[in-house]
Amino acid sequence: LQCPVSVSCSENNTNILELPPSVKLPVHGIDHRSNSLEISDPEECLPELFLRLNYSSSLFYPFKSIRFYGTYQTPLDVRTNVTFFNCSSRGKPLPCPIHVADNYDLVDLNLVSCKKLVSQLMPVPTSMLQENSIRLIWNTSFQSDHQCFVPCNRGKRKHKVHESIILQTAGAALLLSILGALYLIYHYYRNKGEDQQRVETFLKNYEALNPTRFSYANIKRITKQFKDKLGEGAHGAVYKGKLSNQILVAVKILNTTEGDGKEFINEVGTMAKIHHVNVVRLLGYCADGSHRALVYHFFPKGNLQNFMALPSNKERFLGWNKLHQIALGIAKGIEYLHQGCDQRILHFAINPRNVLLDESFTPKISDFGLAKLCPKNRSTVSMTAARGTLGYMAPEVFSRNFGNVSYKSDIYSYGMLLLEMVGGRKNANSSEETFQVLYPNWIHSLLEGDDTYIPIDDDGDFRIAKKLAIVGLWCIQWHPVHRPSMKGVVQMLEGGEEQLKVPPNPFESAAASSSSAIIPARCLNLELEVIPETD
Ligand SMILES: Nc1ncnc2c1ncn2[C@@H]1O[C@H](COP(=O)(O)OP(=O)(O)OP(=O)(O)O)[C@@H](O)[C@H]1O
Repeated sequence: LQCPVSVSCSENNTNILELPPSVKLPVHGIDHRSNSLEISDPEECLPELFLRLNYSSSLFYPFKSIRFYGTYQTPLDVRTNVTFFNCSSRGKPLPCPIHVADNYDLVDLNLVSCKKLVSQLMPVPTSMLQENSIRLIWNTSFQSDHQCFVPCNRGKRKHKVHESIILQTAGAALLLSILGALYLIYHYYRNKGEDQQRVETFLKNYEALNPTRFSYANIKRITKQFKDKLGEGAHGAVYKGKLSNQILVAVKILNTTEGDGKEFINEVGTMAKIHHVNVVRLLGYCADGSHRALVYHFFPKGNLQNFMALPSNKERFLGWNKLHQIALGIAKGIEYLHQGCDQRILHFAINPRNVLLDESFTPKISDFGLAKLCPKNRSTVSMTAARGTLGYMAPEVFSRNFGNVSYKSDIYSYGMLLLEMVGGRKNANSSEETFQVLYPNWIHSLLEGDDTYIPIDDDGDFRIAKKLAIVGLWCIQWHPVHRPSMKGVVQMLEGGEEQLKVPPNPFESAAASSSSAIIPARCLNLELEVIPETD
């Protein structure tokens, strides 16, 4: 919409009504209720301004009427002939040299010495022009266009308020967005950093969990040219070594002359899968030409065999509580091998020499050269040759006539180990061949109170010894199905001994008939049918 008039804001925050061609009049208030605004001339010479107006009917659009003296209102299209006079020639300076007069005023003596300028049809009566203040009323139909009359101060202020609100809101929004973006960036990089850290930790752990392959030159360097020999087993010598200042290792150099490397593959393949507090960790291996070696953590206390002693042996006897803890640890390690991995791991060489002890006497099952992996859903395994340690070997491993070989064969070996822990084999003066039969027999007498060989004074200690003995006897039952699982063993060891029942003595008849028999007479009968194992 084209407005010939416009209201704008001056620099000093005053509404200015601009009339064509360039008459600017200060507005003294816009009243939207009466649709009017008041104009006046700061120079107090309104007639001069009207003189400058190039008056036409559309000049005041959208104003429809004009009001003066507060009440007197006249439409703008009703025009009066107004004569303009310049009275400056009267000698003294006047605040407003332009005077107006209508036909009636022309006789006004005040105009006698004034110069007539022009006569014009004007919408504003002379009396009003002389008032210096008029109120213009705009057409109500123009309501929708009254943006032409946005009050300056309020408008501007409102505008300014709006603007400042918008600016503030925009600023706040911008600030928030920046902060949000910074937060997101920070989070992104932090998460990325954490992810990176996680990945690195994982890789580190993964590397640590997986055995490292060493060259033979490295093995020589680690063991300082095989300087410190820890001992010698059936498959090779073990040397002490150092991976770093913190990590001491035991390096087992396997005899390369024997076997086809199966034990090596077996041990590395099995150990790489195993991570349990009661099983030794394989840190690395060496397969360099014909050289084969296995690298383990070094355990300063050596193996459990060193501590198989009677309570009277103050130097080596560990105390019943510790022995109980060791027995429980070994049981948990075997339970893990039997149940904790994707495949069942049967050790087949559980004996005190294959249980190493760390500085706090935590037992670690070692030596997996004879171990066998088998699917969990298969309860028995095929075995072409007897494997294990004499004295700890289950009867079915020795001869299939006693049943099928299964994880229960490890239970048997563990049972023998428990009985040995109770009695201290070395002190029982029995040879490897006889102790398998004599020991359980002797333990039975001990439990029945017929034997005073082991001096156990303390009631609590006796209870532990009795518990270990009863659990051991259950584990060495002839019939594999009568032996408990390792889970059952752990439960028995953790429970009270009063609930434990002493099992029948499997060697009773054998021990009575021959003190030097390795296998009880009834078991020597090769005609015995194979006992299929069910659990
Ligand atoms: N990680 C180890 N830390 C400390 N000593 C160890 C470690 N591994 C083995 N030994 C010691 O080295 C010696 C030889 O151990 P190795 O396992 O080769 O043979 P063994 O178990 O005694 O006999 P076998 O090979 O017939 O089972 C043992 O005295 C054993 O205690």
